[in-house]
Amino acid sequence: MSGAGPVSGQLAPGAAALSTAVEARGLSLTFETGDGPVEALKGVDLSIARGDFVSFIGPSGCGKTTFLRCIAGLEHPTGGSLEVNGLTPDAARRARAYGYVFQAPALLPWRTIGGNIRLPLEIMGVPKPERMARTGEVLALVGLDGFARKYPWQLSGGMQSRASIARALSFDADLLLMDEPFGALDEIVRDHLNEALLELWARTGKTVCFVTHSIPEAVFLSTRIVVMSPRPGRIADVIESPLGRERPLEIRETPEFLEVARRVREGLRAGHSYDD
Ligand SMILES: Nc1ncnc2c1ncn2[C@@H]1O[C@H](COP(=O)(O)OP(=O)(O)OP(=O)(O)O)[C@@H](O)[C@H]1O
Repeated sequence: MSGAGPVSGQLAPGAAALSTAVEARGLSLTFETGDGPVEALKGVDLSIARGDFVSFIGPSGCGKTTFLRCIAGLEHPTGGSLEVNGLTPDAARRARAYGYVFQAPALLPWRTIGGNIRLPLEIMGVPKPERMARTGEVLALVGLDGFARKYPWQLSGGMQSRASIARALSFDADLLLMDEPFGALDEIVRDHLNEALLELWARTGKTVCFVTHSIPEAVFLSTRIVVMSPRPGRIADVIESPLGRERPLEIRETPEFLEVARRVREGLRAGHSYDD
Protein backbone atom coordinates (compact mmCIF):
# COMPACT_ATOMS: atom_id res chain seq x y z
CA MET A 1 0.00 0.00 0.00
CA SER A 2 1.67 3.16 -1.04
CA GLY A 3 1.02 6.64 -2.32
CA ALA A 4 0.11 9.10 0.42
CA GLY A 5 2.46 10.15 3.17
CA PRO A 6 1.75 9.33 6.77
CA VAL A 7 -1.44 10.87 8.08
CA SER A 8 -1.44 12.83 11.31
CA GLY A 9 -2.35 10.74 14.35
CA GLN A 10 -5.53 11.75 16.17
CA LEU A 11 -5.95 10.48 19.67
CA ALA A 12 -8.63 10.65 22.26
CA PRO A 13 -8.22 13.80 24.39
CA GLY A 14 -5.34 13.42 26.81
CA ALA A 15 -4.13 10.22 25.20
CA ALA A 16 -1.08 11.64 23.48
CA ALA A 17 1.12 11.13 26.52
CA LEU A 18 -0.03 7.54 27.07
CA SER A 19 2.19 4.68 26.05
CA THR A 20 -0.58 2.12 26.56
CA ALA A 21 -3.36 1.77 24.01
CA VAL A 22 -5.33 -1.01 25.72
CA GLU A 23 -5.17 -2.14 29.33
CA ALA A 24 -7.27 -5.12 30.46
CA ARG A 25 -7.21 -6.32 34.07
CA GLY A 26 -9.10 -9.41 35.15
CA LEU A 27 -11.48 -8.86 32.25
CA SER A 28 -14.43 -11.23 32.16
CA LEU A 29 -17.58 -11.45 30.12
CA THR A 30 -20.21 -14.08 30.78
CA PHE A 31 -23.16 -14.30 28.39
CA GLU A 32 -26.39 -15.55 29.94
CA THR A 33 -27.93 -17.87 27.35
CA GLY A 34 -30.89 -20.25 27.24
CA ASP A 35 -28.39 -23.09 27.75
CA GLY A 36 -26.84 -21.45 30.78
CA PRO A 37 -23.92 -19.03 31.23
CA VAL A 38 -21.15 -18.91 28.60
CA GLU A 39 -17.81 -17.59 29.85
CA ALA A 40 -16.62 -15.89 26.67
CA LEU A 41 -13.75 -14.23 28.56
CA LYS A 42 -12.39 -14.99 32.01
CA GLY A 43 -9.65 -13.15 33.90
CA VAL A 44 -7.97 -11.64 30.85
CA ASP A 45 -4.92 -9.51 31.75
CA LEU A 46 -3.30 -7.76 28.81
CA SER A 47 -1.48 -4.53 28.19
CA ILE A 48 -1.08 -3.38 24.58
CA ALA A 49 1.53 -0.67 23.98
CA ARG A 50 0.85 2.06 21.46
CA GLY A 51 2.34 1.16 18.09
CA ASP A 52 2.23 -2.59 18.78
CA PHE A 53 0.86 -5.08 16.27
CA VAL A 54 -0.89 -7.71 18.38
CA SER A 55 -2.49 -10.81 16.91
CA PHE A 56 -5.09 -12.93 18.69
CA ILE A 57 -5.12 -16.57 17.74
CA GLY A 58 -7.08 -19.54 19.06
CA PRO A 59 -9.85 -21.93 18.14
CA SER A 60 -13.41 -20.94 17.44
CA GLY A 61 -15.21 -19.73 20.56
CA CYS A 62 -12.13 -18.72 22.60
CA GLY A 63 -13.32 -15.12 22.83
CA LYS A 64 -11.20 -13.33 20.19
CA THR A 65 -14.09 -11.39 18.67
CA THR A 66 -15.61 -10.77 22.09
CA PHE A 67 -12.35 -9.21 23.29
CA LEU A 68 -12.19 -6.93 20.22
CA ARG A 69 -15.85 -5.98 20.71
CA CYS A 70 -15.14 -5.13 24.38
CA ILE A 71 -12.30 -2.82 23.30
CA ALA A 72 -14.72 -1.24 20.82
CA GLY A 73 -17.38 -0.74 23.51
CA LEU A 74 -19.76 -3.00 21.58
CA GLU A 75 -19.90 -5.58 24.39
CA HIS A 76 -19.84 -4.75 28.07
CA PRO A 77 -17.60 -6.83 30.36
CA THR A 78 -19.23 -8.41 33.38
CA GLY A 79 -16.02 -8.25 35.46
CA GLY A 80 -12.59 -6.61 35.65
CA SER A 81 -11.48 -3.37 34.03
CA LEU A 82 -10.66 -2.21 30.53
CA GLU A 83 -9.17 1.07 29.33
CA VAL A 84 -8.67 2.21 25.74
CA ASN A 85 -6.32 5.19 25.34
CA GLY A 86 -6.83 5.80 29.05
CA LEU A 87 -10.62 6.04 28.65
CA THR A 88 -13.50 3.67 29.27
CA PRO A 89 -14.36 1.78 26.06
CA ASP A 90 -17.62 3.77 25.79
CA ALA A 91 -15.79 7.08 26.06
CA ALA A 92 -13.13 5.86 23.61
CA ARG A 93 -15.86 4.89 21.13
CA ARG A 94 -17.42 8.34 21.42
CA ALA A 95 -13.95 9.86 20.90
CA ARG A 96 -13.60 7.70 17.74
CA ALA A 97 -10.49 6.08 19.18
CA TYR A 98 -10.56 3.13 16.78
CA GLY A 99 -11.33 1.97 13.27
CA TYR A 100 -12.95 -1.48 12.97
CA VAL A 101 -12.39 -3.86 10.06
CA PHE A 102 -14.88 -6.72 9.98
CA GLN A 103 -14.52 -10.32 8.79
CA ALA A 104 -16.33 -9.47 5.53
CA PRO A 105 -15.64 -6.11 3.84
CA ALA A 106 -19.32 -5.08 4.47
CA LEU A 107 -19.27 -2.29 1.89
CA LEU A 108 -22.65 -0.77 1.00
CA PRO A 109 -23.34 -1.96 -2.57
CA TRP A 110 -25.28 1.17 -3.57
CA ARG A 111 -22.43 3.48 -2.65
CA THR A 112 -19.21 3.93 -4.58
CA ILE A 113 -15.92 3.00 -2.89
CA GLY A 114 -15.38 6.71 -2.19
CA GLY A 115 -18.94 6.97 -0.85
CA ASN A 116 -18.35 4.02 1.48
CA ILE A 117 -15.12 5.51 2.80
CA ARG A 118 -16.71 8.92 3.34
CA LEU A 119 -19.68 7.52 5.24
CA PRO A 120 -18.11 7.62 8.75
CA LEU A 121 -16.94 11.17 8.02
CA GLU A 122 -20.44 12.19 6.89
CA ILE A 123 -21.88 10.76 10.11
CA MET A 124 -19.28 12.77 12.06
CA GLY A 125 -20.27 15.95 10.20
CA VAL A 126 -16.85 16.50 8.63
CA PRO A 127 -17.11 19.25 5.95
CA LYS A 128 -17.24 18.05 2.34
CA PRO A 129 -13.85 19.36 1.12
CA GLU A 130 -12.14 17.62 4.04
CA ARG A 131 -14.11 14.43 3.38
CA MET A 132 -13.01 14.40 -0.24
CA ALA A 133 -9.37 15.06 0.69
CA ARG A 134 -9.35 12.30 3.32
CA THR A 135 -10.90 9.82 0.91
CA GLY A 136 -8.11 10.46 -1.59
CA GLU A 137 -5.47 10.12 1.13
CA VAL A 138 -6.68 6.82 2.55
CA LEU A 139 -7.31 5.30 -0.88
CA ALA A 140 -3.70 6.12 -1.76
CA LEU A 141 -2.57 4.66 1.55
CA VAL A 142 -4.13 1.27 0.73
CA GLY A 143 -3.02 1.37 -2.93
CA LEU A 144 -6.45 2.06 -4.43
CA ASP A 145 -5.89 5.47 -6.04
CA GLY A 146 -8.31 6.02 -8.87
CA PHE A 147 -10.96 3.62 -7.55
CA ALA A 148 -13.13 6.14 -5.68
CA ARG A 149 -15.89 6.10 -8.31
CA LYS A 150 -16.09 2.33 -8.68
CA TYR A 151 -18.77 0.27 -6.96
CA PRO A 152 -17.84 -2.58 -4.59
CA TRP A 153 -18.94 -5.25 -7.10
CA GLN A 154 -16.46 -3.86 -9.62
CA LEU A 155 -13.54 -4.73 -7.29
CA SER A 156 -11.91 -8.08 -6.53
CA GLY A 157 -12.17 -9.58 -3.02
CA GLY A 158 -8.69 -8.35 -2.14
CA MET A 159 -9.48 -4.83 -3.33
CA GLN A 160 -12.71 -4.83 -1.32
CA SER A 161 -10.65 -5.75 1.75
CA ARG A 162 -8.34 -2.82 1.04
CA ALA A 163 -11.38 -0.55 0.70
CA SER A 164 -12.75 -1.69 4.06
CA ILE A 165 -9.36 -0.95 5.63
CA ALA A 166 -9.41 2.49 3.99
CA ARG A 167 -12.86 3.11 5.51
CA ALA A 168 -11.53 2.16 8.96
CA LEU A 169 -8.63 4.58 8.43
CA SER A 170 -10.82 7.44 7.20
CA PHE A 171 -11.08 9.33 10.47
CA ASP A 172 -7.49 8.59 11.41
CA ALA A 173 -8.04 6.78 14.69
CA ASP A 174 -4.76 5.60 16.10
CA LEU A 175 -6.10 2.13 16.95
CA LEU A 176 -7.12 -0.36 14.28
CA LEU A 177 -9.24 -3.37 15.31
CA MET A 178 -9.22 -6.05 12.63
CA ASP A 179 -11.36 -9.19 13.00
CA GLU A 180 -10.02 -11.81 10.63
CA PRO A 181 -10.13 -9.42 7.69
CA PHE A 182 -8.39 -11.72 5.20
CA GLY A 183 -9.86 -15.08 6.26
CA ALA A 184 -11.97 -15.50 3.12
CA LEU A 185 -9.23 -14.63 0.62
CA ASP A 186 -7.00 -17.01 -1.29
CA GLU A 187 -3.45 -17.43 -0.08
CA ILE A 188 -1.70 -15.34 -2.72
CA VAL A 189 -4.01 -12.35 -2.24
CA ARG A 190 -3.67 -12.80 1.50
CA ASP A 191 0.14 -12.76 1.29
CA HIS A 192 -0.03 -9.58 -0.71
CA LEU A 193 -2.39 -7.90 1.76
CA ASN A 194 -0.26 -9.04 4.70
CA GLU A 195 2.74 -7.28 3.14
CA ALA A 196 0.63 -4.22 2.38
CA LEU A 197 -0.72 -4.12 5.93
CA LEU A 198 2.79 -4.24 7.41
CA GLU A 199 3.82 -1.38 5.15
CA LEU A 200 0.78 0.63 6.19
CA TRP A 201 1.48 -0.07 9.85
CA ALA A 202 5.11 1.08 9.42
CA ARG A 203 3.97 4.27 7.68
CA THR A 204 1.24 5.24 10.13
CA GLY A 205 2.55 3.90 13.46
CA LYS A 206 -0.97 2.80 14.42
CA THR A 207 -1.68 0.20 17.09
CA VAL A 208 -3.23 -2.89 15.50
CA CYS A 209 -5.28 -5.65 17.18
CA PHE A 210 -5.67 -8.42 14.63
CA VAL A 211 -7.71 -11.63 14.95
CA THR A 212 -6.63 -14.61 12.87
CA HIS A 213 -6.83 -18.40 12.72
CA SER A 214 -3.56 -18.63 10.79
CA ILE A 215 -0.29 -19.27 12.64
CA PRO A 216 1.91 -18.03 9.74
CA GLU A 217 -0.20 -14.88 9.39
CA ALA A 218 0.04 -14.15 13.12
CA VAL A 219 3.80 -14.71 13.18
CA PHE A 220 4.42 -12.73 9.98
CA LEU A 221 2.49 -9.65 11.12
CA SER A 222 2.88 -9.33 14.84
CA THR A 223 5.14 -7.85 17.44
CA ARG A 224 3.17 -9.90 20.00
CA ILE A 225 0.99 -12.95 19.62
CA VAL A 226 -1.76 -13.63 22.13
CA VAL A 227 -2.71 -17.31 22.16
CA MET A 228 -6.21 -17.90 23.53
CA SER A 229 -8.05 -21.03 24.63
CA PRO A 230 -11.77 -21.67 25.06
CA ARG A 231 -14.27 -22.62 27.80
CA PRO A 232 -13.66 -20.29 29.47
CA GLY A 233 -12.09 -17.88 26.97
CA ARG A 234 -8.70 -16.91 28.38
CA ILE A 235 -5.11 -16.14 27.45
CA ALA A 236 -2.97 -19.28 27.24
CA ASP A 237 0.27 -17.53 26.25
CA VAL A 238 1.67 -14.20 25.07
CA ILE A 239 4.64 -14.48 22.73
CA GLU A 240 6.92 -11.52 22.07
CA SER A 241 8.23 -11.76 18.54
CA PRO A 242 12.01 -11.55 18.17
CA LEU A 243 11.60 -10.74 14.45
CA GLY A 244 12.59 -7.25 13.30
CA ARG A 245 10.07 -4.89 11.74
CA GLU A 246 11.45 -5.37 8.21
CA ARG A 247 9.72 -8.56 7.07
CA PRO A 248 9.87 -9.76 3.50
CA LEU A 249 7.65 -12.79 2.79
CA GLU A 250 10.76 -15.00 2.62
CA ILE A 251 11.24 -14.48 6.35
CA ARG A 252 8.66 -17.26 6.76
CA GLU A 253 11.33 -19.80 5.84
CA THR A 254 13.90 -18.64 8.39
CA PRO A 255 14.66 -20.64 11.57
CA GLU A 256 13.63 -17.62 13.73
CA PHE A 257 10.20 -17.49 12.12
CA LEU A 258 9.68 -21.24 12.37
CA GLU A 259 10.67 -21.14 16.03
CA VAL A 260 8.02 -18.50 16.82
CA ALA A 261 5.45 -20.55 14.87
CA ARG A 262 6.41 -23.60 16.91
CA ARG A 263 5.87 -21.68 20.16
CA VAL A 264 2.45 -20.52 19.00
CA ARG A 265 1.50 -24.08 18.07
CA GLU A 266 2.72 -25.26 21.49
CA GLY A 267 0.64 -22.55 23.20
CA LEU A 268 -2.43 -23.69 21.27
CA ARG A 269 -1.82 -27.29 22.30
CA ALA A 270 -1.23 -26.33 25.93
CA GLY A 271 -4.66 -24.70 25.91
CA HIS A 272 -6.06 -28.02 24.63
CA SER A 273 -7.37 -25.83 21.86
CA TYR A 274 -7.71 -28.23 19.02
CA ASP A 275 -8.03 -31.46 20.98
CA ASP A 276 -11.64 -31.16 22.13
N1 LIG B 1 -24.03 -12.37 21.97
C1 LIG B 1 -23.71 -13.57 22.45
N2 LIG B 1 -24.58 -14.27 23.19
C2 LIG B 1 -24.26 -15.49 23.71
N3 LIG B 1 -23.06 -16.08 23.53
C3 LIG B 1 -22.15 -15.43 22.78
C4 LIG B 1 -22.42 -14.15 22.20
N4 LIG B 1 -21.31 -13.74 21.51
C5 LIG B 1 -20.41 -14.73 21.66
N5 LIG B 1 -20.89 -15.73 22.41
C6 LIG B 1 -20.19 -16.96 22.82
O1 LIG B 1 -18.99 -16.55 23.44
C7 LIG B 1 -17.92 -17.44 23.09
C8 LIG B 1 -16.80 -16.64 22.45
O2 LIG B 1 -17.24 -16.19 21.17
P1 LIG B 1 -16.32 -15.34 20.18
O3 LIG B 1 -17.13 -15.04 18.97
O4 LIG B 1 -15.73 -14.21 20.90
O5 LIG B 1 -15.17 -16.40 19.82
P2 LIG B 1 -14.08 -16.32 18.69
O6 LIG B 1 -12.82 -16.81 19.33
O7 LIG B 1 -14.04 -14.97 18.08
O8 LIG B 1 -14.62 -17.38 17.65
P3 LIG B 1 -14.45 -17.43 16.05
O9 LIG B 1 -13.02 -17.80 15.81
O10 LIG B 1 -15.38 -18.53 15.65
O11 LIG B 1 -14.84 -16.10 15.49
C9 LIG B 1 -18.52 -18.49 22.18
O12 LIG B 1 -18.86 -19.60 22.98
C10 LIG B 1 -19.76 -17.82 21.65
O13 LIG B 1 -20.76 -18.77 21.32
